[in-house]
Amino acid sequence: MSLSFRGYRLWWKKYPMMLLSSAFCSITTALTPYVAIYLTARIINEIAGERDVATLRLLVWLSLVTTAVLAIVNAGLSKWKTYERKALWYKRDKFYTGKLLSMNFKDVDSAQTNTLRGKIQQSDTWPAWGLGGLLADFDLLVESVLTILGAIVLSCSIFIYKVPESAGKLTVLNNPIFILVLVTAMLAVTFTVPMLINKGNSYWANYSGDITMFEKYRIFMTKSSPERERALDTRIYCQDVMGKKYLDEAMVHGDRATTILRPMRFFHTSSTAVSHVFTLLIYIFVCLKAWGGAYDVGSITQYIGATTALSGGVSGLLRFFGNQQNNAPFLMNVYEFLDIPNEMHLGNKSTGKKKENQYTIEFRNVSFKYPSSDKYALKNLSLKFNIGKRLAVVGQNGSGKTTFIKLFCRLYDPTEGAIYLNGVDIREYDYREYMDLFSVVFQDFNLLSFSLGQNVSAAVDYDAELAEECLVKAGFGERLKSLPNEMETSIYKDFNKSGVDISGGEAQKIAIARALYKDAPFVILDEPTASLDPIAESEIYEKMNDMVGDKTAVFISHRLSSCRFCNDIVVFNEGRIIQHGGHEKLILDKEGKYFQLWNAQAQYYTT
Ligand SMILES: Nc1ncnc2c1ncn2[C@@H]1O[C@H](COP(=O)(O)OP(=O)(O)OP(=O)(O)O)[C@@H](O)[C@H]1O
Repeated sequence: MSLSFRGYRLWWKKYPMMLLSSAFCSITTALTPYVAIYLTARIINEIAGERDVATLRLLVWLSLVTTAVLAIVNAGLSKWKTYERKALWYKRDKFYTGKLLSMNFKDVDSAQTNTLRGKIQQSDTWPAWGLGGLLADFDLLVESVLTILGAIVLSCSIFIYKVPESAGKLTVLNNPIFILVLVTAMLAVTFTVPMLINKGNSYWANYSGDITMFEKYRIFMTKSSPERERALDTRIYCQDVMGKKYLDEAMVHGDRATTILRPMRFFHTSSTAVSHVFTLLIYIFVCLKAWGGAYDVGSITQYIGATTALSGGVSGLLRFFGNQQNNAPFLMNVYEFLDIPNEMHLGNKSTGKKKENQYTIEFRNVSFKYPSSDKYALKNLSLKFNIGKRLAVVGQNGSGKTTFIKLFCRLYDPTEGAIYLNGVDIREYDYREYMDLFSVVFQDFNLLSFSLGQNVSAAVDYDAELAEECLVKAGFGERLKSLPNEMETSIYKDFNKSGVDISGGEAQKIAIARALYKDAPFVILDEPTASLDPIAESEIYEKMNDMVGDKTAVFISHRLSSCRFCNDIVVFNEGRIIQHGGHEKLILDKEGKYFQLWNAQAQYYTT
């Protein structure tokens, strides 16, 4: 229950109107039948008794008007509830996306977080457990409690009114044993049905920790296959066959579920039969008491209606508690995810000097292991450089170049050692402000299916002149002129028929323009020209000084020729810096890694 309360508090904090509208709607849904039951009983009593026309007319009008008003109010409230619950999946996902965006990058990147997200997604999309499941249960709770209260008010007098002595043998109905039998029968029926339903549902709860069955199917069939960039791979390598394998696996689980639930269904059906027998007993008891003269004939409707509703209400309440029990493992997954700490956001110092552009960066004995790995990706790294420099980072695959950038941008914190900005450990700076110092083009950058201008500025409203200037600098000027709506042209066609498809190299130029538009003091380009043709590449490098201006630029590149314009080159090998200096100096060391890398490329260009 405490897990559920926490979930309700989350919903309440973010969407209070959603719970309020649900509560009001459930109140009218639960109480409306009782108004009809009560007034119908009064009308029948009047017909069977005094038959006063004025009273009858009043009762009939009252019945019609209250029923109509309640129906209209209920319709209005349920419309409100529907409105508040619109795009529910999106509202629910905001709990997760909000957390993901504020989380330390290392946790976003970790396998454990990914597994948790998979589990949450599976429970959310399929049997509607987790946070989403709480909402349906909320309706059940309010309706059940009110149904029980209403039923108690309308039915308690059934045992109070006694059959008069004049009724002869029927006075036996006054014996408390009848009360006992009826209450026992009612409790038996009331408990059996929800118990069986909960038992059936608990089958699914066993799978709260298992993401493998539907999740794999989902990844292949629903997540990957609609993505355009994967469509080619899917076709050429027939990846849908792999997806089908997991679908079949999921179906086997589905069949198992059906088999296991079969006996449950038998019990469900049996319990329905039992509950009908119980209703029959109530009918006999209530009618006989009325026949004996304990109350008027109209009260039969009232008692029967109320006791049947009471049973339904108690059963609903028990189902609610059972659901909370079954939902607990799913909610635990959700909270484990939401409770991942954000310790990267603890610093509060201002980076301050952005306008003055005065920065010195120093890596002091930095070592780093990825959380999921025992191996050092970087080992005892020391490096110092000032603003305005051009630093090239080279090395073989897996030597730690990208990791170095990730630490520099504080996507990860060092395992040992520290990084200093102007002599202050970067962990002491306000995280957001520190991030503002960087423009990065990663190898796996992403563009969005929005307008070109919005992509360059990463904003809805943008400075078109500046965006154009950056695109021209990044070598996209000619292509820009050929676009139907220039800066307003949509990239890709997802949202716009007149959108344009762009090549990998063009996308890379837009990504470089985006980095320039941000106007951050550090520009970091990880393989910035990997997709560019040789002419575009050489143009970019020729213009590099002009493009970067007085900013600090860090380039990671496997094309060693591109490093020549950098004042500083560091050579990485197995997580360490093994050489450091200018091109002219490094190339002289014939035994060095730099010479080896340079020659490996240069040999094919020389005769
Ligand atoms: N998220 C991660 N989790 C665990 N290990 C990782 C992760 N990312 C990289 N590594 C490991 O860290 C080491 C350095 O990787 P890194 O990506 O920094 O190399 P790189 O020099 O940029 O390589 P490339 O030239 O191929 O881009 C490699 O051994 C790699 O397997």
